[in-house]
Amino acid sequence: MYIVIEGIDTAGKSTQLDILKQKFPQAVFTKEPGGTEIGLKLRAMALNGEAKSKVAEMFLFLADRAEHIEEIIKPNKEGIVVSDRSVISGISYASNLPLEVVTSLNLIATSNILPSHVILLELSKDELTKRLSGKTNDSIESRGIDYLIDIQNRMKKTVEILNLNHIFIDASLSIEEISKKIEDFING
Ligand SMILES: Nc1ncnc2c1ncn2[C@@H]1O[C@H](COP(=O)(O)OP(=O)(O)OP(=O)(O)O)[C@@H](O)[C@H]1O
Ligand SMILES: Cc1cn([C@H]2C[C@H](O)[C@@H](COP(=O)(O)O)O2)c(=O)[nH]c1=O
Repeated sequence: MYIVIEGIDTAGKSTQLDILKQKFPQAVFTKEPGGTEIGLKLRAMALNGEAKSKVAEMFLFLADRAEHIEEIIKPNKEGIVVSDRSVISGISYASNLPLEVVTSLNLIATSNILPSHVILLELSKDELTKRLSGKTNDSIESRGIDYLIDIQNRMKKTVEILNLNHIFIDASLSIEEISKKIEDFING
């Protein structure tokens, strides 16, 4: 089982992952970018805003993804592996390029391995504005509310185009309500 939790910045992914860690102690928990040793270096490069080219930035995330699939997902997917972000973020955040082009590149990076379960936490514009104002924003978050809402729309489209088994959850529900929905989805 390859479960991914997705959503734009501040959607509540880490909050729900902390709860899942208690509920599924036998699972392997991982993340993109930065789930491997090389990935930590690629994450730092991608998020410090140093790359002038959006294409260069996308290739940093793709390199992280390829290594993550090889080192973490392939060896663990017969058990339960839960990842904070995935190919869905990869396709959606690279919004300077057409969806079909970025999808092809991402499928090369993942060796065509796709998640078996996608949990997408969906934020309203108002709730996103409130949550982003409560934290220091990194180079990607600083691109603003409209950029992130557009990414969220691309995420939903990507899940549908790839025909992935999924649940979309209103991220403004209570932490407990969201957690119950996630548990029910995983348990089928
Ligand atoms: N259901 C919820 N209702 C209200 N606030 C929430 C809820 N879930 C999380 N939060 C709050 O929203 C903020 C962002 O949550 P969290 O760090 O879990 O998001 P994230 O998706 O992991 O963010 P990022 O992608 O930026 O790392 C935190 O302050 C958290 O306490
Ligand atoms: C996988 C991936 C991520 N991003 C962006 C999304 C976030 O702004 C950061 C990661 O930060 P987090 O605290 O770990 O959520 O990177 C991206 O632009 N492209 C990607 O492929």
